[in-house]
This record gives sequence, structure tokens and C-alpha cells, in this order.
Amino acid sequence: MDSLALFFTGALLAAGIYWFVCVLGPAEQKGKRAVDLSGGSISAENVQDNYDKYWSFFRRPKEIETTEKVPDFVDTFYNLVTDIYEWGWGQSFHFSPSIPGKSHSEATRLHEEMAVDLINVKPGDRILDVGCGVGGPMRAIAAHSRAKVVGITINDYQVNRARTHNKKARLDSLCEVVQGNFLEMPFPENSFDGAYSIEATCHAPKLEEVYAEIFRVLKPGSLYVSYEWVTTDKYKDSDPEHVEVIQGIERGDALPGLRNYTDIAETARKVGFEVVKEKDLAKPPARPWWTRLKMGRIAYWRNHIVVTVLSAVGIAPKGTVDVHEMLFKTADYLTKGGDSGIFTPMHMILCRKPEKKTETASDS
Ligand SMILES: C=C(CC[C@@H](C)[C@H]1CC[C@H]2C3=CC[C@H]4[C@H](C)[C@@H](O)CC[C@]4(C)[C@H]3CC[C@]12C)C(C)C
Ligand SMILES: C[S@@+](CC[C@H](N)C(=O)[O-])C[C@H]1O[C@@H](n2cnc3c(N)ncnc32)[C@H](O)[C@@H]1O
Repeated sequence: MDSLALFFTGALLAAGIYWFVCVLGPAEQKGKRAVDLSGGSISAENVQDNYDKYWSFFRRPKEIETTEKVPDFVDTFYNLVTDIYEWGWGQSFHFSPSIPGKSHSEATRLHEEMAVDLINVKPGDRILDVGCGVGGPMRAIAAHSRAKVVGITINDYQVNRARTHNKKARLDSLCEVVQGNFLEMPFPENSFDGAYSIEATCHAPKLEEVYAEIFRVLKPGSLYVSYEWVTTDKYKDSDPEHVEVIQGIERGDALPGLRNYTDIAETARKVGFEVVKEKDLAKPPARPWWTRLKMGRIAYWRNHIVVTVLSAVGIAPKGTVDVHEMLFKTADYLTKGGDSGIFTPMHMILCRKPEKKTETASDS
């Protein structure tokens, strides 16, 4: 081969690699590169063991029902997936309806701003983000409302990521992040002017426990909004296909058991909230939230090859390929849940803590 042919072959190869990695469905880029994929707070040599430990929770289903075990299981899950989420999805770990003419990140931001607009927040108010992830929603909400946002997450690694992002975005004076369990929050009662949770309380083994905690820390008269993961009125537990899809979603997303939409308002009332509004934000005229998952399919294959290579050469921890494969399968179950209408990740509930304490069902 003469040197010209060698040059052209090399250029073609380089262009092919560039096209494969950068053009063919780029990852979300911001913040995380494939070469930085880690196991969160888990050291690289323990990622595989922790992935196996994650699955063992599902082999002993009775155990994950208990309040003590679930936060640990959820913490392990987020150590395993946080970097992959950031790399392949962005800093907001939730869905939003697609909006014609708007990018994913614009649609995501609008979905987040809607939450804070619903709770009537004023600049300077102190509000709570229950299950804040790496803080994508927190930063959008603080910038939009000028309220002070305190986020809580069970996962230490996410706390560090969120603080780094807050500083970079120069929003650290408005955004604070605390490591803790939202079932026993380290905040005094009546200390927040509002609260929201975006696709996070689905991790609670008993919804009543997290709602009661949120009720406790809110000031009387203030509002709480939540986007809940639930099964809809189309879900039939007698249909084996429905059961398979929902079980697939639970296993790939660290859920101790998905609730039905009818449980949400009932639980809110039980802990003392007044229910102001309740709506499935995924229902038409909203455009499907799951198109982003479907459209990403080519990128997932590309990501799978990237993860496999990085893991083989020892850059990504052993076990990362398994975690990625689990997410790959989950994306499929979530898409099926959306397409069939049996599942929604955005059942919105808006609640108010009454000015005066009323007697609740659990008091009697
Ligand atoms: C609210 C929760 C998380 C919701 C979503 C943010 C995530 C659910 C499934 C995740 C993903 C699936 C496929 C991955 C893909 C194979 C990989 O290459 C890149 C990342 C994914 C797209 C990943 C991104 C985040 C999700 C969409 C739950 C946990 C309660
Ligand atoms: C899917 S992520 C959503 C994060 C964020 N709301 C967003 O939309 O980007 C769920 C979040 O809930 C948190 N979480 C789950 N169980 C928790 C618990 N018991 N206590 C505190 N945080 C918890 C996880 O650590 C994670 O940050």
C-alpha cells in the first residue's frame, strides 16, 4: 500500500470513528464523558459485586418491602447508574412530555418549571426538593423562581455531583444539597415554604411514610407537588403481559413495587394534606414522554459498544456492561409501558398542608 492509500485509509477510519462516537446519537455530553464512568461511591473493583447485590434484593422480595432495607438498595442502584444517566440522559433524571419544536432539554426545563409554578413560590422562599438526584431540576427551579432550594438524596455520590454542578452554574447561593433519607428527614417541622418531588417518591417502600415526612416539614398553608410513577386505569393485573412490563420497570429502576394511581390522593389525604389538583400529565394532548427513549435506540447500541470496550481495557469498572445492559432492557419496558398506556411517570398531585391541623385517619 503506498503512502497516499495509507493516508486515505487512516482518514476514512478516523472519520468513521468520529461518526460512530459523536454523530450517531451523541450522549448528552454535559458533565460526563464515557471515559469517566464510575461506580459512584463504590470502588471500581466492587462494582460487579454490588450489581449482583442489587439483583439479590429481587431474589428476596419480602425483604425489600421493609423500610430499613429499601434505602440501602436504592443507594446501591444510584451508585451504579448515576454516571451512566448523566452521560446518556443529562442532569435531570426524569421524563417530560415531548413538545413539537422544542429540544429535550427545553421540554425537561418546562416540566420542571411547571412544578415550581404550581406551588406559588416567591423569591427568597425556602423550598424542598425531595429526592434531588444530581440537581438538574433544582438548578432550573432556583433560576426560574429565585427561591432557595434544599435538595435531599440518599446517595452520597449524587450529593457531590450536585454540589459541583451548582457551583459551576453559579447557583450555589440558592441551592443546597443534603445527604439523607427522605423517610426520616433531618429538618425541623414547619420549616419549608413549599416542596416538590420529581419521579423520586416511587422509591419509598410505603408512600405514606414519605408523604408524612413532607407534611411534617412544610409550613401550614404551603403547597407540595409531586410527579409520581404509577400504573394507570388501563393496567390489568390479570394480563401477564402487563405484569411483565411493570415488573421489568420495577427491576430496572429500583422500585419496591409500583403503586396504582388511585393510591396517590388517598395517601396524601391520609397524612393530612388537602388535595388541590391531580392529573396525569402524560394524557393527550400531551405528546408521548417515551419518544425520547425510542429515538435513543441507535445511541444505546453505540453506548453499549463504547462501554464494552472501555470495560475490556480497564477504563470503566468491571460490571459497567451489566449495568448498561440492565438499563437497555429497562428502556424497552418503559417504552412498552408508555405505548400501552398502562404506566405513567408523571401522575401529578398538588397538595396543601392545611392552616390548622385536622384530624387524620392515622390519628384515630
Ligand atoms: C425516575 C427514574 C429514572 C428515569 C430515567 C431518567 C431513566 C430510566 C431509564 C434510564 C435509561 C435507560 C437506557 C439508558 C441507555 C441504554 C444508555 O446508553 C444511556 C442512558 C439511558 C438512556 C438511561 C438514562 C436514564 C433513564 C431514561 C427512576 C429510576 C425512578
Ligand atoms: C430518579 S431520581 C430523580 C432525581 C431528581 N428528582 C431529578 O428529577 O433529576 C430519584 C432520586 O430519589 C432519591 N431517593 C430515593 N430514595 C430516597 C430516600 N429514601 N431518601 C432520599 N432520597 C431518595 C435518589 O437518591 C434519587 O436522587
